[in-house]
Amino acid sequence: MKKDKSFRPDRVLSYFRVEWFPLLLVTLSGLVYNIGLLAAPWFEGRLAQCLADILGGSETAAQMALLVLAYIAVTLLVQAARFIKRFYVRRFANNINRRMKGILYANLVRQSRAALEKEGAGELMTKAISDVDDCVEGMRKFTTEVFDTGVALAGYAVMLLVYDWRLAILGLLFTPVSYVCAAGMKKPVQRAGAAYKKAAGALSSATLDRARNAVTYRIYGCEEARMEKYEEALSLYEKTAVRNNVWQSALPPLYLAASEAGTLFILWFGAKNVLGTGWSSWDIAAFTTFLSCFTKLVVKSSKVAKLFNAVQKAEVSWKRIRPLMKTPEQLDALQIPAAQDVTLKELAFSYGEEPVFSGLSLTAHPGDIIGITGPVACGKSTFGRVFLCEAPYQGSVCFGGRELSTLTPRQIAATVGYLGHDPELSADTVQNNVLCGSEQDAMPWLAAAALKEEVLAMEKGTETVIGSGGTRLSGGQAQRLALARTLAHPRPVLVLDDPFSALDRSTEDAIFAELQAYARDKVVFLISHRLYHFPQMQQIIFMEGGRTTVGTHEELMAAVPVYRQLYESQTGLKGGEGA
Ligand SMILES: Nc1ncnc2c1ncn2[C@@H]1O[C@H](COP(=O)(O)OP(=O)(O)OP(=O)(O)O)[C@@H](O)[C@H]1O
Repeated sequence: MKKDKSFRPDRVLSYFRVEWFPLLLVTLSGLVYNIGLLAAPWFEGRLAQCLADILGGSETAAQMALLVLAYIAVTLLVQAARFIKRFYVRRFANNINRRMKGILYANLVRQSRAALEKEGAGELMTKAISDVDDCVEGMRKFTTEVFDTGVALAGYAVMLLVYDWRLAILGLLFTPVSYVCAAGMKKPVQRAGAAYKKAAGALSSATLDRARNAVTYRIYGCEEARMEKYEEALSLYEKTAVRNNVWQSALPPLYLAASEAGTLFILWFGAKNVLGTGWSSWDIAAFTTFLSCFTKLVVKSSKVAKLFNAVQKAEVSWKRIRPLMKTPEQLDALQIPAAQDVTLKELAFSYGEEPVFSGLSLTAHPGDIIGITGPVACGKSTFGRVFLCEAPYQGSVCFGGRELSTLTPRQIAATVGYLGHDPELSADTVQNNVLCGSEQDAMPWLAAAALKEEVLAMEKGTETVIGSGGTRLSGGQAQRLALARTLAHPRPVLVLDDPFSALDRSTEDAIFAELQAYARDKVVFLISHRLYHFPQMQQIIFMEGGRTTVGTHEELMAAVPVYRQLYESQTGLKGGEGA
């Protein structure tokens, strides 16, 4: 995609402007095609007249053959122009589709995790695929009809006016009426389209949910309940789709019928013209040409009514995607800062009224590993996500002298390495999952995550494809692969949320030893339910009931009975034995 500073992704006209070249060719070939179309009624009239003359004995078959040959030659030329026009209209539509999808995807993937989750996968997919397609289809139709049908309509109208201007005006009175009707129906058509899109998004979400969790729903016997939910989404989809289709397809034939009412005048007054008692004096050729021209004009003009529908549909989709159509932020190369102290002061976080935790203060130096533990749902993961700054926190988190929340998303990405519960693996090779496209050697990072031997045993080593979301891997392998990816992209602050939950003790020991070496120039926050290695950490944060206690392992063993009990029950050691 070429860069163009004046291009505005949120303006439809901008897309037309950048595609000026295919549009120019569409216009030129459209002009030739549509002016050429006028030849058809003219030739039809001449042929009818020639036949009458042959029967009357004033013309020969040779004259008819000449006319037919000329008709075929003109038709070939017109069809060649039509081919060029169609080719460039398709090209114009494809270029815009690619450009729009590029912009939409770039902005979609840079939305915050919370915004993406709120919208849901089904809605996102509907926007990213079908809404863009509908917008482009509307633009394609508009281009074809305005640059193409508009010219033909004008040509036919001029021809009718030349033959008999009074009859032309009378016959054409009905066409604007059908346009006014189409414009008047805009609101209900758009409403039906918007409802259909919403239902399509909900159905996609329900389908994804059922496919993703099919086994769980079967095992726990909730298939029936899910089925009902799915059926609800399906019925709503069907209902809105039918309603939308009715609005979309029932109206154009009505517009056509309204326009065709003018034929009655042409038959009546046209016959008078031929008989010499009308407004003009016509022969058979003039009558046939006029009628053929009028029919073609009406059919063409019904396409304009269809165009209203397509444009209205495109408007619905455009409204949905427009907030995402902005120039994607230009991403500079990541500037990874040097390690510095991390200072928390009176840190608190709340999703609603009540804080999940509060009053958390500590200073961590490069080389420190800080352990975070506590009972389930006490706020450990919430604490970890504070470093991503996706939602505002209270108090302060400083990296060196700078408040984390004042950094740009790009600066935060360069400062904080984060590994959450979900390994977020892609359906790609082991190599690409670790190094995300880089050609460097992935083995040192796989070794640091205690995964090297298992990868070497795979049929294609680091080139083994791990399946969608890592389905070919065990839970522990997936967890370690995600850890290898996090380690391969070093940052001065590292947040690891329960990275050992699916590992056995000896694997955990091996990884922790690697982590200690790795963390020499970093601050690591390690969230875990397993306390075996907590005596080797510089500080511990114990969270419970919204309160936080900070200290060394020994201090917490002395001061927090719950922590002491947890540690002793897991290790079988008493007091500070493990330290
Ligand atoms: N996005 C959210 N919106 C509202 N409440 C949330 C959200 N995420 C978590 N919570 C709530 O915050 C509390 C702490 O959740 P969190 O995931 O931080 O706990 P945790 O200590 O990591 O739990 P676990 O040990 O089970 O992993 C829980 O009560 C949870 O329901």
